[in-house]
Amino acid sequence: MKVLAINPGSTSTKIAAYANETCLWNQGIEHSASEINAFACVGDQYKYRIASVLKLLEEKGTPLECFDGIVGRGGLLNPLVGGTYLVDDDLVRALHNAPGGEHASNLGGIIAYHLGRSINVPVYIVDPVSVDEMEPVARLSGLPELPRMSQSHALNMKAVARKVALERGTTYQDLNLIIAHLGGGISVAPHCKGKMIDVNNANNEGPYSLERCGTLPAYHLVKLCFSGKYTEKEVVTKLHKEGGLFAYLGIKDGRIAEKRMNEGDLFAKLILEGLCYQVAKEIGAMATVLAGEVDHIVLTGGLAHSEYITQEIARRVSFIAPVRVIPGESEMEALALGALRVLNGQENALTYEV
Ligand SMILES: Nc1ncnc2c1ncn2[C@@H]1O[C@H](COP(=O)(O)OP(=O)(O)OP(=O)(O)O)[C@@H](O)[C@H]1O
Ligand SMILES: CCCC(=O)O
Repeated sequence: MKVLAINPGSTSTKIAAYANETCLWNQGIEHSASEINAFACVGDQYKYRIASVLKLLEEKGTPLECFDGIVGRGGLLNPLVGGTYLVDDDLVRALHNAPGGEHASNLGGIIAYHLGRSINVPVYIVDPVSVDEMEPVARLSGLPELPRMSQSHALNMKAVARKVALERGTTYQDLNLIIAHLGGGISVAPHCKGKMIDVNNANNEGPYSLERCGTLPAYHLVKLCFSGKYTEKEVVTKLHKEGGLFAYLGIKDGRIAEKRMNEGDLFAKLILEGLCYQVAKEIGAMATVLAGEVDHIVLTGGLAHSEYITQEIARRVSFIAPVRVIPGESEMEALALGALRVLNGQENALTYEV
């Protein structure tokens, strides 16, 4: 079986071709800011991105017609359980309408749908950002009109969970894990017997990350919003793109922060330590969700390449459970394997309820 996987980010589209579990090639297409900014909304970019995918396939000498299925990253849909979803007309409409907000990942299913329809093969999305398997008690925030929402790096976390299970000769459904995805955004989630029963919303809760602010003191945030200094859009950008490490150090790259720390910059050290401290604290909180029954803590994402960061977190949480580090992310593989599980009949595709 051959599968084409498509993962759109804000400035790039990652494409990979798989023959069963084997990756034939995996390549990113960079989109310039001027090209992307020419579109009024994210959904409008799909024809432009389809053209770049077709161009890459031609360069690779891989005809679109060779694929048995196409899979895209799924985005900010209504809350839904994890799994592989068949992309039908309703789902494409939902991705265009962006019920959970605009996000480049909304384009994954849309691009895949149009390509799949042109060659008459099934199209899927896998474990979208809005996977929501939270228990009712986890949704309470303290204000009924502001329920907590599950928005996370579900795709990579669930792929990593399956990897750890395989290593242990067991299944995802038999383990209790706490997985921390440490990247541009940070998700920390307790996975209880195959379900992600809580998670900090990686867009606006939990630890600060390279560019996001995480949980903020609510009263002070209200004061900032009404200070007259910022528009709503500016505040949202501040929280989502200009918070965290960037707000303190003016950089979004963990490697540069660590280099500064190693050169004696004590402020850079404090900010990096703060990130690790907050991640460790969130892991501790999630251990209580599992009532302390934790088989493994797993650290993944780009920042898990850093020995300083993983050791600093492990130092504080290894009393809870053994810590396993799986650096980087395997989103392309996770997409391909999710589609293959359905194409090979190991799982049934789910249908998105509008
Ligand atoms: N050895 C390293 N030490 C410290 N930081 C590193 C190292 N290697 C990569 N990183 C950091 O990891 C970041 C990329 O992480 P990742 O690829 O998970 O993020 P992303 O895809 O941009 O965002 P997200 O994970 O939220 O989707 C880089 O910006 C870099 O700062
Ligand atoms: C909401 C977190 C998902 C992402 O940033 O990719």
